Amino acid sequence: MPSPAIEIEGLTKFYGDVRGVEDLDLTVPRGKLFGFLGPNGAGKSTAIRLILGFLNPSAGTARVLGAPIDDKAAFLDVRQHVGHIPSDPQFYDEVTGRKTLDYFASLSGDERREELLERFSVPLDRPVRAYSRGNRQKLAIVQAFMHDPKLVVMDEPTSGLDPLVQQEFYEFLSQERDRGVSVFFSTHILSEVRQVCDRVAIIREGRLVAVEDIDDLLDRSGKVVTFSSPDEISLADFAFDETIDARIEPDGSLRLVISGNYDALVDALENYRVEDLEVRETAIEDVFMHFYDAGPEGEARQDNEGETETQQETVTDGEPATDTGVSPDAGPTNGEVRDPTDDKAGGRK
Ligand SMILES: Nc1ncnc2c1ncn2[C@@H]1O[C@H](COP(=O)(O)OP(=O)(O)OP(=O)(O)O)[C@@H](O)[C@H]1O
Repeated sequence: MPSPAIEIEGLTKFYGDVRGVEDLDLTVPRGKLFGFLGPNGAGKSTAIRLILGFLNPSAGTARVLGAPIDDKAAFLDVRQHVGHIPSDPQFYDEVTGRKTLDYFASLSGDERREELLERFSVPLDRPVRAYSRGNRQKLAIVQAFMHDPKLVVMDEPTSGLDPLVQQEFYEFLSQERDRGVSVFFSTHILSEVRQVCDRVAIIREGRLVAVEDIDDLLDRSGKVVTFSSPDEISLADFAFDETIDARIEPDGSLRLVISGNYDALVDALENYRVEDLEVRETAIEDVFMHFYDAGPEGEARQDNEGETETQQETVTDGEPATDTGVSPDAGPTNGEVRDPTDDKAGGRK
């Protein structure tokens, strides 16, 4: 039985005093589309950069396709089978798209280059400097998949793509999954997770708060009932065991999130004249906001972000927080794994 695509154990990263991620435990199975969801500053990029060996953990470890990230030789070997799209892909501006891909082909291969370019076309003979944000992202997609990797790790891969290309990319990802490719990607687009992912991990303030199959998450999250009446609605009448959330809206209507059976609801409704009644599936946004909002969050989040601004300028923890400029022929140095597309990893501009 092959090892999981990614196994993370107690993975922790502090940037000085600032928590990047703390004590992450996560298994990403093979052949799944796995979403990594969290608000800004939650730790998604940090986790991804740790998994790919661009950052050294403060504690804990991870294995990628069975190779421990701290076993540099084994890890470098396995990286040949991994595709990566960083959060802000950087390429040499003066080099054409074609030459950029030639360079990546020389590192890991490009047996699927043509097929991918047909799907995600870019102006190959123009220098990357002249690329739109979307074309840059498409180039990153082609380079990440063209060597037919077994695992692809992506940091917000759809940013900059127009809605049509986004849909094309979702379809492509599903097809990749169906051919056995493992995909792990971060996002903060809630609908994207619902549309594309089999399973999701939700991270908040550096810690995992949920790891669940999307279908289970939705099942557990119940249905939304909205109900209006000419009578005054009392919340107390709708405090059932099955009630997840209930509130009176400004227009006097009731909004109820309920899971399980509806018997108690039907009984309660008998005491009211019904003006309007609607039952619908919980929007994925509501499901996720539940995880985002749990706890005394607003303040903590702001503090974290505030800290970050100051820290980011000063704390580098011995790792390149800014671009160091890597030439096209520069391979990994000092045994450190680098990805030339990752600006934060010392990639090229
Ligand atoms: N090089 C760095 N130096 C100091 N702090 C950092 C550094 N990189 C990230 N952080 C901090 O670590 C925390 C997690 O950041 P990270 O970029 O991993 O979050 P994210 O979930 O990817 O956010 P976003 O969705 O905004 O990209 C934040 O508080 C961030 O400011």
